[in-house]
Amino acid sequence: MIRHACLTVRRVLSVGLRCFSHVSTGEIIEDEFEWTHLSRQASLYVHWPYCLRRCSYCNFNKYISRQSNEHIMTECLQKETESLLQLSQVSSITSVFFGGGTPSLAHPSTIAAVLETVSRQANLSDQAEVTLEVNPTPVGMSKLEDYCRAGVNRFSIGVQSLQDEDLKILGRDHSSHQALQTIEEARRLCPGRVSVDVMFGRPKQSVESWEDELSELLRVCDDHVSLYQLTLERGTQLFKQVQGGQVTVPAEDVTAEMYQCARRTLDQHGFLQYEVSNFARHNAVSHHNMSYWKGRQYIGVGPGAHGRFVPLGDGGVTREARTQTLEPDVWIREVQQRGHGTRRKIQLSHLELLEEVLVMGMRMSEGISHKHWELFSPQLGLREVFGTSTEVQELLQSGRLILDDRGLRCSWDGLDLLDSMLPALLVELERQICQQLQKDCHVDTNKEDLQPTMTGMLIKRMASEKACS
Ligand SMILES: C[S@@+](CC[C@H](N)C(=O)[O-])C[C@H]1O[C@@H](n2cnc3c(N)ncnc32)[C@H](O)[C@@H]1O
Ligand SMILES: C[S@@+](CC[C@H](N)C(=O)[O-])C[C@H]1O[C@@H](n2cnc3c(N)ncnc32)[C@H](O)[C@@H]1O
Ligand code: SF4
Repeated sequence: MIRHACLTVRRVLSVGLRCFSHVSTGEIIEDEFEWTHLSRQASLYVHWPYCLRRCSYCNFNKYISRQSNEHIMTECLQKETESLLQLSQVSSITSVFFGGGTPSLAHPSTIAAVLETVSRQANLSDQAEVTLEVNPTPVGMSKLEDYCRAGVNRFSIGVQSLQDEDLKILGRDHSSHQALQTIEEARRLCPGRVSVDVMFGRPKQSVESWEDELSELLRVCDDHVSLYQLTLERGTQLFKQVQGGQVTVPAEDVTAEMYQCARRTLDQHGFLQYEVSNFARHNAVSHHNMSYWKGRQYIGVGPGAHGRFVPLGDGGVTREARTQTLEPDVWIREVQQRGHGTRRKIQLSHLELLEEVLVMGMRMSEGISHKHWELFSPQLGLREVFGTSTEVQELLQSGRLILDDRGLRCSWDGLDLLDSMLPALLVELERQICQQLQKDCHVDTNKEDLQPTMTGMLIKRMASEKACS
């Protein structure tokens, strides 16, 4: 059985670049390439690292705080936002996403303070999407209205399951009833802009119970659904329980069936699958996440946040992959001392950038258009890169992959198998780029010397960063 695409969904991360325009209606359109103007735009991710407790399956960057340090956290988030905005060449922020951890533990005034800082430093349109992730607890729900007053206009609610027994096994801090109430309240406040996260492949789950649960969710949810296959993350309690035989999770062919069943059900309810894990109706796609998948620039603020942007001072051309310090207390000290807590920055080579554009772009149902690819690779078009490889030809003939006048994308069946197709695509990309490099430099290097050592590096880098998808 080929590995399910959803498995890597959360592992494979985002790019960010300068090649699109954002119109004031909030609609994002691919526009004529206007390098200078577009390099001045980015989305902003803000990480709130604290949770009330540890869910049994989660290995995101989160900490259980014993005492409140919200005042200092707020100051540092503001400071780092200011520093990174200054360092980037960005004058316009097109979307903001407060993720975590549990950002709904933050006081609404903290959210307001960060948004005010953004507005002071850059243009943040009233129409820009501002999302906050919410754990559906009574406390979280009671603050929704104040979050809206602070500037939030989209909620992403971590429902995970509608089965109380399963919520207990997962270690969640809410009941299914509380989740339903939170969805209702969020929809009242932000109609059409509420998303729910739900996980499948959970312990003891069957395809039938998953079908019923999803149908129940679809009766109450708004216009956006994110479906994540539960990943057993090393080091988590659930991982140990499964290893020890105390808990069993559905086999891979069962989770593959759950995914297909969910895709069909969502389709019947008018939801368009626009990405491996994401479904929207009435065009309620997540603009923030789209900016990751489209390879636009983004700035990451807060412990463990990552970003992709071109910093000032290196000639203004090379995009960096940046990761902030993970541990909140250390991050706070660094921000206090030098204005930001960037722990790691790597300049992305042209090949690395294209690899990210490929891996992220293929996650979207629309795939990568010729025009989109050309923005990043003006010299080598999609057909030139992928049109001649035998392996890629086989994927095209199998009907899982499509390369036509629109561009390169997965078919309906192929999207489920994206993980298994990516290695062939990456190898071909690397081969073609290396050949191009040889031609450009007139270097008579043995082709074998240039074989794909990069794929391993890309997978390593991306696996160390996790974002939604
Ligand atoms: C990191 S959480 C942060 C938001 C919030 N604290 C919550 O739990 O809803 C974001 C999403 O990641 C997904 N997630 C976390 N751990 C996962 C895992 N091991 N497998 C699949 N999805 C996971 C969950 O669906 C969750 O809604
Ligand atoms: C798993 S996704 C779920 C998003 C939700 N489905 C939606 O569309 O609104 C969100 C999580 O990914 C992680 N994430 C997203 N962007 C990130 C970034 N730039 N840096 C670090 N973590 C990020 C955070 O843990 C965040 O809680
Ligand atoms: S899933 Fe969400 S609430 Fe649970 S530990 Fe992870 S970040 Fe915290």
